[in-house]
Amino acid sequence: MPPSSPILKVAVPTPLRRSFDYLVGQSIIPAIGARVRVPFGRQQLVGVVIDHIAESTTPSNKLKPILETIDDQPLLPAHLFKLLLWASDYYLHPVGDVFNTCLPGLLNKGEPAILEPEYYWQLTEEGEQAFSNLGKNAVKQHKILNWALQHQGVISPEHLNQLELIPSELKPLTEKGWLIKKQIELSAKPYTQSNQPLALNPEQHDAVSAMQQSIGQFHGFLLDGVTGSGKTEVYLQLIEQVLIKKQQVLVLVPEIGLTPQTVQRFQRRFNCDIAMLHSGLTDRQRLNIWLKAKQGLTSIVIGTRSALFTPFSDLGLIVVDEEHDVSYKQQDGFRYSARDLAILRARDEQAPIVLGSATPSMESVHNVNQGKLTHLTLRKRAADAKPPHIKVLDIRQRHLENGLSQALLDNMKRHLENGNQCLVFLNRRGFAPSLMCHGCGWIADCQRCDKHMTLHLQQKRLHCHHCDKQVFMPKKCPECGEPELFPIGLGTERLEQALIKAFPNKTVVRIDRDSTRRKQAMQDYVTAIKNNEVDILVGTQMLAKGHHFPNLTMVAVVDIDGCLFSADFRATERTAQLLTQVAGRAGRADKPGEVVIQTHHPEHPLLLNLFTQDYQSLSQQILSERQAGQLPPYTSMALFRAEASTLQYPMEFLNEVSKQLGQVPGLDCFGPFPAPMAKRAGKMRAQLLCQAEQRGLIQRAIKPVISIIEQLPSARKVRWSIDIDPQDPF
Ligand SMILES: Nc1ncnc2c1ncn2[C@@H]1O[C@H](COP(=O)(O)OP(=O)(O)OP(=O)(O)O)[C@@H](O)[C@H]1O
Ligand SMILES: [Zn+2]
Repeated sequence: MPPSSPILKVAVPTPLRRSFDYLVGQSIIPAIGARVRVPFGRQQLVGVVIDHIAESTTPSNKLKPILETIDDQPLLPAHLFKLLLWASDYYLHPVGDVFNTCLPGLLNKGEPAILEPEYYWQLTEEGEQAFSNLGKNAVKQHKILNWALQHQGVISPEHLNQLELIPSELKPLTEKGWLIKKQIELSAKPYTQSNQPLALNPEQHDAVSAMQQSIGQFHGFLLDGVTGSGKTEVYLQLIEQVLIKKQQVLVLVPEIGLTPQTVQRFQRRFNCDIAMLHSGLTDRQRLNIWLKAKQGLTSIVIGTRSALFTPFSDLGLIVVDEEHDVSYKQQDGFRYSARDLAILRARDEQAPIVLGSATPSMESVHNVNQGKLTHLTLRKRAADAKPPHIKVLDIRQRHLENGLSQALLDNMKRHLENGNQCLVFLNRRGFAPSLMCHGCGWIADCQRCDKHMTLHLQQKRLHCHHCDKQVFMPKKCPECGEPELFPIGLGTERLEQALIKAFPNKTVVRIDRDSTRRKQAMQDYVTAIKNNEVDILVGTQMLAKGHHFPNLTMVAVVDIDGCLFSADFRATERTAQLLTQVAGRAGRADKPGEVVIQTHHPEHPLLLNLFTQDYQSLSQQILSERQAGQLPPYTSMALFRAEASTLQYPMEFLNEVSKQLGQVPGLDCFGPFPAPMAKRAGKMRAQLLCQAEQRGLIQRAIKPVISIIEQLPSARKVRWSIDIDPQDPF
């Protein structure tokens, strides 16, 4: 420890890849890991002390004292603090921004890390009586009291979110004595029992026992279980063992809004404190969950990517569900992979980690091959469900009406006549991917992107899915004035209309990002589907993920051909995952399932391999191709991206970056090239790809020159970023 007053190395939220040194000044010496308020230029910023040092490289007359010590102890548990520093180093991302991304918003603003009391509202007898006498106009009061009646007389803070109310709106009812406001006790609610665990089948049983052995120590598992094999039940029973040992559990899921069922299953199973981190929370609720987990008051935290940064007092297990999902990689700012960091976190905290999927990523399969993860398999569907029958439907020369062949419609008809549900899958929302003029051939392009605009007929708008620009649908061609404009191609909206026409007596719902914008919308659709109020589901990949609809017996894949031919080396993996997942929605209960895939390329090796063998053999094949092509996971990649108003600036900048990286043995730089989609949101984009056979070499090559790169004059003319282990070629 340096003498009495050390110099503080502080992570300040700036775009620079460095920390800044400060003097302690009049404050008490902040601990490493505590937040401090510091002067920065003309601003005052909140930073985190990352080290105490004896001497600074900054001249002493330039060093300024901090303004305030905010925390009297380290904010983060030591493991998590170390993980963030490591991640800043590995992803070559500014350390201040790493903290800023990972901490709850209120802590970044300098709010004290103190739990605020939370309240719930209890319905009184008067309230119950008042409910039956409410007048017609008391719509809001009716909604509130009705909710309480349906939830054992309780309105919790989460309920308020769902009701889209703020606490002050309940005040009139508490004043009338219809509700009583009570403080939620902040004590750990210890785990006492689980409700109705299922009897595991032999494969599930083996998986749980293998993993149970590792509680209390680090071990990585890949739970590779076909769709509907009951992976969730395996997680639940393993989690129970961890809860019995009084440890905490972190569950990462791809998109929480899409999987309300999974969340409810957790809540029904365990009578302990379960926190859900989702986008609908207020900043205060988010902070409270964070603090409760840190203090051990919460037993299970379920959340998306960023939930990985929740502190725990005693973390006993990490589950990464659907580990192959691309949403685990953040695509802007701090571009981390939550799955990869989760493995490191588990190692640091001496906890087992389970990566679960029916379609594991090539990275995880490779880790199994290398002995870094233990492979556990569930080959059979749970209970009595059989794997679905898959039919590749050759549509060459066949007449298509709105993208649908008669053979496909006949197939659907058979299932619908038996009272079952069909899912029609198309990964493109909107009515049609473009709009064309019949007079001159003009196409509605986005002015700001190298892409067509998608027609959304319901809203009578053209919408660019890349930059979000929206304009009214033109009444006539802007080039030649011709009034006849016609949609080209197929989107979910158009498919929905076509299916309503083809099956006029059936109920069709469309599920995509547009139709589920309203809060609760997804939940309402799921309930309707489960209650058999829906016959045909049309939708995008939102429907492919994790859903369990017992009455769904047929899945139709309408247009997959575009995915079979792509320049991205990950396209085969992604398409195989998507097809396997969507096919896996069919026949999950006692009725057999059928999958029909329309294609113009029935001989395509991906389709042949995927359905004559299985995902497991296909993944080994994909891996040997990657190895032969010297591609990840056999090599590491980093992608420099840059953009500006003209292509010249990003190209100049990236050329200099390439020169700076020079001749590092083992490191190859490709480019710079214009990005696959060169123009986006009005910016011209270019990229430089770096590849190395050895892990870590990229960091070793870039780190020594990063501050030179940051200070290049050409860097000032562009917006640029580094993406380590990029997942997205654009
Ligand atoms: N041991 C069991 N006995 C009876 N039913 C089971 C058993 N295990 C799971 N199930 C049931 O099987 C169904 C499918 O399970 P689950 O949703 O967990 O599968 P999954 O592997 O997560 O599927 P996917 O990867 O396709 O989302 C659920 O309805 C679940 O309740
Ligand atoms: Zn655009």
